Amino acid sequence: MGILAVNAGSSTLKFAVYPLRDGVVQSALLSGSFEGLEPQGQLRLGWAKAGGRAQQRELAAGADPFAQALVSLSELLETEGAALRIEAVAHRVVHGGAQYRQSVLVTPQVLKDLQPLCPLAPLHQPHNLDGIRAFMRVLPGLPQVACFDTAFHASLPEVEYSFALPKSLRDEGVRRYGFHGLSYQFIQGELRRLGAHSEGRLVMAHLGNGSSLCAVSEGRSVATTMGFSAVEGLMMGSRCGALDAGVLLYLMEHGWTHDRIQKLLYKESGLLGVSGLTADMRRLRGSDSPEAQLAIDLYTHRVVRETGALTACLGGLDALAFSGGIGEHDVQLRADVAARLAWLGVRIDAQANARATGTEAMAIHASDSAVQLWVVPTDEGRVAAQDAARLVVLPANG
Ligand SMILES: Nc1ncnc2c1ncn2[C@@H]1O[C@H](COP(=O)(O)OP(=O)(O)O)[C@@H](O)[C@H]1O
Ligand SMILES: CC(=O)OP(=O)(O)O
Ligand SMILES: [Mg+2]
Repeated sequence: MGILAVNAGSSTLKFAVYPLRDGVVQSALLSGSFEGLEPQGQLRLGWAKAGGRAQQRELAAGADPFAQALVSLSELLETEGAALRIEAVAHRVVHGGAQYRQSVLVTPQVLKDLQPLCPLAPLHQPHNLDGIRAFMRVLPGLPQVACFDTAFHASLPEVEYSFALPKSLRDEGVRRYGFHGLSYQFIQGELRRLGAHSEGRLVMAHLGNGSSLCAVSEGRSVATTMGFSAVEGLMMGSRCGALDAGVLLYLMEHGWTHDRIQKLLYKESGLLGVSGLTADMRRLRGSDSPEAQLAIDLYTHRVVRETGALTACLGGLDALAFSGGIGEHDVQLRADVAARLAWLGVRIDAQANARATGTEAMAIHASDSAVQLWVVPTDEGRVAAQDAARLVVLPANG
C-alpha cells in the first residue's frame, strides 16, 4: 500500500510515493519532478528510486504538457512503483482560507470553496487545483486529499493574524494566514525526533524559492512572516516580500494595472528583480556582479531582521532551524545569519555547518551556543501523505 503525494506548481509537478506500514508513512520509495510544464516549456522528467541513481528523460509535451506529464507519471508508477498499490493521492494546496483548517477529502464542493482563493496565491493555488482536477480525471475512483499550507497556522493568536483594518474587512477574511505549513510540520517532527528544543521558543526558516519564517511556542505556530497571500514577509526568489502599501498606490496612480502589479510582485522582484540576473541563489553566489551581491545582502538582511521580530514575539530564542533549498544548502547564508544573531548568544560550529548539505537533519551550533541551530531537509509530501493515510486508508481498514 502506498500514497502518492503531489505538489503541482506553475512550471513543475513534484511527486513522491510513500509506502505505508501499519498506517504510518515510511520514507519515499520513488520521487521526482516534471519541469517545463509552462506553455512552450521543455517537458522533462527527473526521478530516482530510494538509494538509486537519479534519472532524467526529455518528453514531447504536445498541446497539453500537464496531461502528458500525468500519462508519463502513470507509466512510471506502473513500471517503477508496481509493487505498491496506490491508495490515495495527497495534494499540497497552499491556501485553505478561513474554512479549511485541516486536510480534507476532495469533493466538488471542496474544489468550489478553494477556487476563490486563487488570487491570494496566484503562483500556486490555480495549479494546485488544476492538479487535483487532472488526477481526478486520470485516476477516477482514487481518493484525492487536499493538505493545506495554511493549516499549521490555525493556532495564530488574534493579534498576530489581524491586520489593522476595519472590522468589516477583517470579517471578510482579510487576515494573515501564513504558508509553508506542511514543511513546518515536518521540521517540527524532525526536531522532536532528534530531541531538539522543539517545545521551547523555536523559529523555523523555510528558505526556498518561496521563503518564510515561523515562530513556535509550546509546539504551536504563534507568528509567521507570510500573510494573507504568499507574497508577504521575506524576500524570495522572484517575490518582493513585505512592501510599503504606499508603493502600490504610487504604481496605481501611474496607471499600472492589477495584472502588471501582480506580475511585478510575484515574478519580477526578489532575488531575480534585484540582481537582474536570476532567482537562483546558486548562480548569485557564483556571480561577481554588484547587483547579485546586493540581492544576497538584502535577502540575508531580511532573514536576520524578521528572525529578530519573531524572537521578540517569543520573548527569546531556544532554537533556530534552517530548511528549504537555500536553508538546507547555503552554508554562507547560515554562517552570515548566525554571525548577525551573535547578540542573542548564537554560536555556529563552522565545521558542522559546512558538513550540512541537505542530506540529513543535523545540529550546527557550537557547544557554547545559547541557541540551538539545526539544518533540517524538509519533506512536505510526507506530511501530506500521512494526513491522506489518516483520512482514507485507516478508516477504510477500520
Ligand atoms: N547548493 C545551493 N546553494 C544555494 N542555494 C541553493 C542550493 N541548492 C538550491 N538552492 C536554492 O534553492 C532554491 C529552490 O528552493 P526549493 O525549496 O527547492 O524551492 P521550491 O519553492 O521550488 O520548492 C533554488 O532556487 C536555489 O536558489
Ligand atoms: C507558499 C510558497 O511560497 O510555496 P513555495 O515555497 O513552494 O513557492
Ligand atoms: Mg517550496
